[in-house]
Parts: sequence; C-alpha cells; structure tokens
Amino acid sequence: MKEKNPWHTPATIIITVIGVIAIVALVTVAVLQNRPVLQKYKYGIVLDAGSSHTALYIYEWPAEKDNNTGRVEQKYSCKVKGKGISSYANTPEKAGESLNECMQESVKQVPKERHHETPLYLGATAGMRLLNLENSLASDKVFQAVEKALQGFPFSFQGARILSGQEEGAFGWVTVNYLDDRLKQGLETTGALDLGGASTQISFVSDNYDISESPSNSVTFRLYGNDYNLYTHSFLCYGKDQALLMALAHQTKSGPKTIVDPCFHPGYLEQKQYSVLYDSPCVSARKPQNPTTTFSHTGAGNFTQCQDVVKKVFNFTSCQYSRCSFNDVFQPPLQGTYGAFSAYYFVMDFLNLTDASTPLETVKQKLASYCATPWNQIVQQHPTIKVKYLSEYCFSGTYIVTLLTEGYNFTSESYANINFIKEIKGSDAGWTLGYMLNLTNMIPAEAPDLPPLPHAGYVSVVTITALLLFVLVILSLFCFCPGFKKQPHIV
Ligand SMILES: Nc1nc2c(ncn2[C@@H]2O[C@H](COP(=O)(O)OP(=O)(O)OP(=O)(O)O)[C@@H](O)[C@H]2O)c(=O)[nH]1
Ligand SMILES: [Ca+2]
Repeated sequence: MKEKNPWHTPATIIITVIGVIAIVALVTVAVLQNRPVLQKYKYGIVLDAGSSHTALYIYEWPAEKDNNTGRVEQKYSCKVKGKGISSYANTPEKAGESLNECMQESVKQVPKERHHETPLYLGATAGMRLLNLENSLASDKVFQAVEKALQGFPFSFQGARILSGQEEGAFGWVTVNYLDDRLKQGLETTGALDLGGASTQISFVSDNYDISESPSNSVTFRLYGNDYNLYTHSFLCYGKDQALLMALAHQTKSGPKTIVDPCFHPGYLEQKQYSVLYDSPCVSARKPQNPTTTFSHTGAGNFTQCQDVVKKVFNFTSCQYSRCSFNDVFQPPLQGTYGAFSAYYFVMDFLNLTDASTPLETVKQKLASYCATPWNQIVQQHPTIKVKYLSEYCFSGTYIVTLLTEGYNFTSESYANINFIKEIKGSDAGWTLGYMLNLTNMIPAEAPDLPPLPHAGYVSVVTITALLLFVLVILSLFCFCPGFKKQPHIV
C-alpha cells in the first residue's frame, strides 16, 4: 500500500501554478507601473541683464517631477564679458553679440534632445529701466538686437523684457525661500535684500503690514497651500554705482576743480569728467551750472564724514505714512531674518564682514580703519583686484551700513539677523530662479498630493499582500476541501 502525496493532485498543481503566475504578474505590473522613469532632466535658461553686467543661469530639474516635488537647481552660470546691455545704447547690435559666448556654451551644457523645449528668458533690471526713462527708442533698439541674437539659438525663446522693481524684489524673495526649503515646508520665511549697481530691493513678510496703507508695496502669493503677503520695494538709483554718483554729485554741486572725498582712501587721486558723472538720470538734474570739464577726485578716508555724505543721498524728512524707510516710502516694521546678496555680499566679503556674529559696532570700527588706510597701501595689499573695484570698497561698505541702518532702520540688535550670502545649496541668490519658477508654474498654489508610500515601500506591500493571499487560499483549500485532506489510497 502506497500513500499518494495529496499535494500531487492535478487540482493543487494547477492552483499553485496559477497562483505563482498571478503573483509574478501582480508584482511585475506593480513594479513596472510605478517604477520611477530613468532620471532625466529638464532645463530652463534665464539671462539676468543687470545694469553693470549680464549673467546667464541654466537651471535643471528631474523631468518626471516638475510641477510638484522636484528640486530645481542651478546647473551652470556664465558671466557675459563687458558691461550691461544698457551700455550699448549707441551700438545696439553689440548688445546682442555680447551674449553669444555664454549662449554658445549653453548649447553645449543642455543635452541636444532637450534644446527645443528649454525655455529661455531675458529679464532686464535697473540699467534698462533708466535707459528706458532717458531714451525709450534706444532701449527698444537694444531689446530688438538682443531678441534677434537669442532667437538664433535652438532654445524656446520666451522673450526679453524689463522687470518691474516689484517683480525683481518679489522673485528674489521667492528664490531665497525656495532654496532654503521654507516654502514647501510652510516655515517662517526670510527677507531678501538685493543690492545691484543701479537699484536696490528690500522684501519681507511682516505680520504688521497693513496693505491698505501702501498697496503698491504689496505682493501676494499662494505657494504650496500657504498665503504670503509680501512687502517689497525697489529703490531706483540706490544701487551702489548710482549711489556713488549721487554722493559725488552732492560734493560737486558748485562745480569745483578738486574734491576731497571722505569715502575714498587718503592718497587716492583720479581725474574725473563732469560729463560722465552727470550722464545718468539719477544725477543729471543736479548738474552744476558752469563746471570745468574735469575735476580731481581725491580721498580723505574718514568713515564718519563719509556717512554724513552718504546720508545726503537719502531724504529722511518727508513721510506721509505711519512709518517710512526713506524718500517717503512706506516700510512696515522689520521682521525675522534676512538674506543679503549681490553687492551686499561682494562688498562685505571683501571687507571680511560677512560673519553674522560680527556686531554692528565692530563693523563700523573695521570700516573706519579700512577707509583710513592709505591708498598706496591698499593697492599693495591687493595687487590682483581691479583698481576700480578696490577704490570703491570704502564708499560701498559705508553705503551698505548707512542704507541698512539709517535707510531700512536695522538696529544693532536686528543687524545680527542679516546673513550676507552669495548662494544657497549651490544656486546663486538673485531674482532669476524665482522668475523662472513663476513663469514655468513650477511652484504649485496648493501643496502637492504626495503618494502615502515611497516606491520601494509600495512594491514590498504589494508583494507581501499577494504572498499572504496565496498562502491563505492554499490553506483554506487544504482545510475545507475534502479532496485536499490526507487520505489513504488503496492500490
Ligand atoms: N567687488 C565685486 N563687485 C562686483 C562683482 N560683480 C559685480 N560687482 C559690482 O557689484 C555691483 C552690483 O552688481 P550686480 O548685483 O551684478 O548688479 P546688476 O545686476 O548689474 O545691477 P542692477 O540692474 O541694479 O541689479 C556693481 O557695482 C558691480 O560692478 C564682483 O565679483 N566683485
Ligand atoms: Ca541685479
């Protein structure tokens, strides 16, 4: 008498085979259906046509994740040689040509198959705002030349335009908070301070900001399900280059042959032309009646006196609101931390004053000692730095401290909340990233619906559930079907 193995009946074999096939099919479908697509990237290019120079940025993000969870990062940046596009008012074609080198490099940086779908934007700021005010025909010609040049590249050109000061401030704020991951997580935001060559922006969220007091300073956003009421203001002519012209204009009102400037080092001497100084619309109204053609610009190197000169470029006397920064511009109470970038960073980095733990009083003392250093000593100590940049750090540092404290009302206490930054997690701080995120709708208004499980977790749950079900089916067959029970077979 031989006992036949009950598992060897045709029914069990068929059920087992079908069961195994079903599990394999289920798991395969689950894995394939939800498998992340191979990490492919998408790209976007933004040209920042600033007053002093143009910079190109390429951003990159995972292709399957745009719209919600993918991080956009800066992949590449290129500094266009020469000055800003507004300096080509008399030779507009050269403005277009100036962009070629960086654009050709971008063609190499972005994979060929992505070229045609890569959006390309050019945003111009205060230099073109000023040119547009002065001579709108010339600014139109510069834009035409720039557009023609950019259309010659294989990207999806989305246009060249002047950003409003509000946009410049607000997108700088978006960039800083996006890179810090504050928006997605709904954390308290950080303010943004941008100091350019021809304008400067301040943007922050203040709980005590009553929009009705000054609606033109308000920008509202709904990002990742959170509402933000942002205060922002852009001061045209208060970038550091135009501020220097304004400070020089105050010292040359009477058209003298020589000025002794406390914002330049003792021993500094440069011949400057009145026509060049008074060329900008920020100062042209103050041009002295009968100046000589040139004046000797000499230095005295005195921080306190320099601050007095710098203060003269601000109007602190009129304010039609409950509170103002300067020039009759409303500003709510300062709140939270601030990221200060662009020239705030270049200047404070050179002066070794970026450390947030340096008290305001120490900053002033160090500046005073730096300004008082004789010019020949400064040149000797920094042989590799361009003389034009080098000569202006005393003025620029003094201007920054004065703008922050007298202008924006930072105190010794709140000054400690300012972080001087160049970049965050490898991406430069500035308006360009925020501009692109906005135009490509990459920050959703509502928080994205994330799957409750990551991919690996999902696959594991499906596999384990399928196996358990299979075991359950076999066990129930075994327990409840008589044919599956162990029975003696008589041969
Ligand atoms: N020291 C130093 N200064 C710099 C550097 N790059 C730019 N600057 C100067 O810093 C100032 C501000 O530069 P940017 O932030 O590029 O200004 P911009 O975007 O051209 O000007 P806006 O249109 O007003 O925003 C200008 O006076 C520049 O000449 C740098 O690497 N080092
Ligand atoms: Ca700028």
